[in-house]
Amino acid sequence: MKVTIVGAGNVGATCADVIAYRGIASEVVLLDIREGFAEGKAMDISQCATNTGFNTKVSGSTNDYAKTANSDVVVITSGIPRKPGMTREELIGINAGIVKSVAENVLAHSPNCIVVVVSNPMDTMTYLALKATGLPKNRIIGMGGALDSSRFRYYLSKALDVPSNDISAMVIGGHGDTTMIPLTRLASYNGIPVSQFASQEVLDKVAADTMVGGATLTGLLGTSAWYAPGASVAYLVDSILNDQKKMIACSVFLEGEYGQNDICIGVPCIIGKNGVEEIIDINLNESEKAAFAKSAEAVRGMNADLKSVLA
Ligand SMILES: NC(=O)c1ccc[n+]([C@@H]2O[C@H](COP(=O)([O-])OP(=O)(O)OC[C@H]3O[C@@H](n4cnc5c(N)ncnc54)[C@H](O)[C@@H]3O)[C@@H](O)[C@H]2O)c1
Ligand SMILES: O=C(O)C[C@H](O)C(=O)O
Repeated sequence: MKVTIVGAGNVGATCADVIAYRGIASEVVLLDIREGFAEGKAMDISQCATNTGFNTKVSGSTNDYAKTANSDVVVITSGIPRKPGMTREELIGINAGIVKSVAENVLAHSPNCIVVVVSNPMDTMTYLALKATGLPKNRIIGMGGALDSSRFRYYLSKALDVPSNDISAMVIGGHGDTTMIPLTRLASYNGIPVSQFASQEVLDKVAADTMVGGATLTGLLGTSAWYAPGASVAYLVDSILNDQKKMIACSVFLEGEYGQNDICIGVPCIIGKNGVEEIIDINLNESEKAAFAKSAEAVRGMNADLKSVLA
């Protein structure tokens, strides 16, 4: 199975590294516009093979899309990341043009691929990729919820002082500092509601920390995070390539689910070899429904800025 990752920067290269290390795909191609950069990252990752024991073939390409031909999955991480103090939404001006042209280029060489969009603002970039390419909705998946849910589990694990892997929890809604919806009511510690182990005040702080999880890391690192984002993309790609049918919160095109239409936003999905195999329309309570509607309104407002790019 072949995976192309466009953008060999922090997230793209980390994703390639995790995919190779875990043997998720037999071949990974990294592509970047920066001369020699993707080749260098691919060579460095490939030189881990003997010491970590993987057999995935990793290669790099400077903007030569012929090398990406016949990929099963294409991940788009190309574009600029935010700096401390910025929102993801501020990246739209530069990233929209990049994502549109990259999506068109990859599909010209891999017409049957499933596209995973990572570049920010991710929900709007996913919507743009879908509208610009006309791909069926099951083949365009925005990655954000997998990462936000892993951060939610991290903050819950800290609050409860238990391992992250014993926590089950999901974040839906937009992938933005104010649009994420950590579903605290449904979060559990080995099946037991987390409310049995922490006060509402503590759980509210966990949710708030989760929502600004990316901004916190950007403040600490001077650019946005990459280890957990790269691993989250690899987790999603694994479910596609190996038809695992995992339930993962992803930004996908809605047609009536959650009362929304004509929008890409994070909801629980079954992810398998056909990409989005099913959208799980869970029963939200009234306040969760209101939060989802508000989140969708914000994402829709951002999508309106795409008019000139899509014209
Ligand atoms: N959805 C998420 O959960 C999530 C998580 C982390 C980062 N991101 C986003 O992913 C993007 C990448 O982040 P990063 O930290 O890897 O940034 P980075 O700057 O390290 O890497 C981006 C790479 O894209 C390349 N690039 C730019 N234009 C290109 C083009 N037209 N074709 C090919 N390559 C091109 C750059 O040369 C660079 O190497 C950002 O927009 C960031 O906000 C999203
Ligand atoms: O925070 C960012 O800007 C990058 C990414 O969306 C993240 O959540 O880490």
